[in-house]
Amino acid sequence: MNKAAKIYVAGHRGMVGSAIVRKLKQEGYSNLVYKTSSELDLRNQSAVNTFFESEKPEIVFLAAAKVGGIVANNTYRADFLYDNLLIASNIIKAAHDFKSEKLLFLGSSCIYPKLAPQPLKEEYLLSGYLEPTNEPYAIAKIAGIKLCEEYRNQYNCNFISAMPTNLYGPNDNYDPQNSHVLPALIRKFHEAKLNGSKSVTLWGTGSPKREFLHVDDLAEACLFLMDNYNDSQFLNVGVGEDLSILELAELIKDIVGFEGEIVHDTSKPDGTPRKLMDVTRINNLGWKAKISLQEGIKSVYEEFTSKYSA
Ligand SMILES: NC(=O)C1=CN([C@@H]2O[C@H](COP(=O)(O)OP(=O)(O)OC[C@H]3O[C@@H](n4cnc5c(N)ncnc54)[C@H](OP(=O)(O)O)[C@@H]3O)[C@@H](O)[C@H]2O)C=CC1
Ligand SMILES: C[C@H]1O[C@H](OP(=O)(O)OP(=O)(O)OC[C@H]2O[C@@H](n3cnc4c(=O)[nH]c(N)nc43)[C@H](O)[C@@H]2O)[C@@H](O)[C@@H](O)C1=O
Repeated sequence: MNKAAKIYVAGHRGMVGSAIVRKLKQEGYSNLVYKTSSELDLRNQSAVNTFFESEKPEIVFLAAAKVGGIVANNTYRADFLYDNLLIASNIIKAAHDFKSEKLLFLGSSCIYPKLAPQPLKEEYLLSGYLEPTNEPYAIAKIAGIKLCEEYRNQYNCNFISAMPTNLYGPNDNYDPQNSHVLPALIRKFHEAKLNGSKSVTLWGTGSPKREFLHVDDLAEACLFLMDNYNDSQFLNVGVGEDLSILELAELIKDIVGFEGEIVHDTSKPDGTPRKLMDVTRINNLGWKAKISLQEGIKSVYEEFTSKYSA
């Protein structure tokens, strides 16, 4: 990327978008444009077109989406499908119509079949049934990948896609119902410690395995791909190591310093049994995650406590 390029970060207030903005600023990019969802509703094609027509961004990071954990995905099923289809379609189409030079679309590891072999290789896309709890979101993300591929095939657009594993970091969502597991557990253990509770309840059995990538590592990967990757094949972005939800809970319990026990609420869904990313392709290109899970959780826990009010 040229340091003077006009760069649009869609979703700049979110966890991923804000990490991309931090990284761009650190690297000396200053011609950045962004809008909040109340200033520009990305589900509205004509508003998106007006924005692209006036700003003409050369580079687009597409990090806006309706996002949430397993229960949010399973509850707001229509919104996760509709909003994410429209956001991806409107921005990708406008980037073509108003001649952006390059666009990076962000999907998610939930695009893979529920029972795909592990680790998940990029070629396993569309080789089996999806996990039901997040099928609507996954279908919208698969549509985004295909839009990037087909705008490249038909119109020669330089649109690329990256599939991050489960993420965590600054500006995460700590809502007790709608968040992902890692921020949810930080909050649960912290509140249990403050309240002197005897136990913390994990959703599901604790046996599903997940991989966690710090969002600053993801932001570095996004800039790396913008600079170095121009291919229609989407790429996995992860660490290539996972742990069970119970192991994650034990780790967070230790970092927070909670001394009670962990109990299970098996009325809540487990979701996909495992979704370990095969990161061979992106590692071979020259990018690798750097932040360990232990140090990453310690730093987000510090951020969480500095802002926490009951
Ligand atoms: N979090 C995770 O674990 C993972 C995330 N991803 C992907 O990374 C991307 C970013 O996720 P993340 O940062 O966690 O999500 P966040 O919820 O933190 O941020 C999403 C952003 O999207 C914007 N947005 C949502 N709806 C609209 C809309 N209708 N119009 C305009 N803007 C909108 C919001 O803007 P505003 O704040 O202005 O309302 C918000 O800042 C998504 O594509 C997601 O699928 C992929 C894998 C894992
Ligand atoms: C990133 C990814 O995120 C979503 O998929 P997910 O990985 O299944 O999401 P999750 O982080 O919410 O849960 C992971 C595991 O953890 C268990 N779990 C225990 N206790 C809590 C708990 O307190 N909260 C939550 N949320 N989960 C808990 C939970 O039961 C599950 O077994 C997708 O819908 C989709 O959005 C997507 O792409």
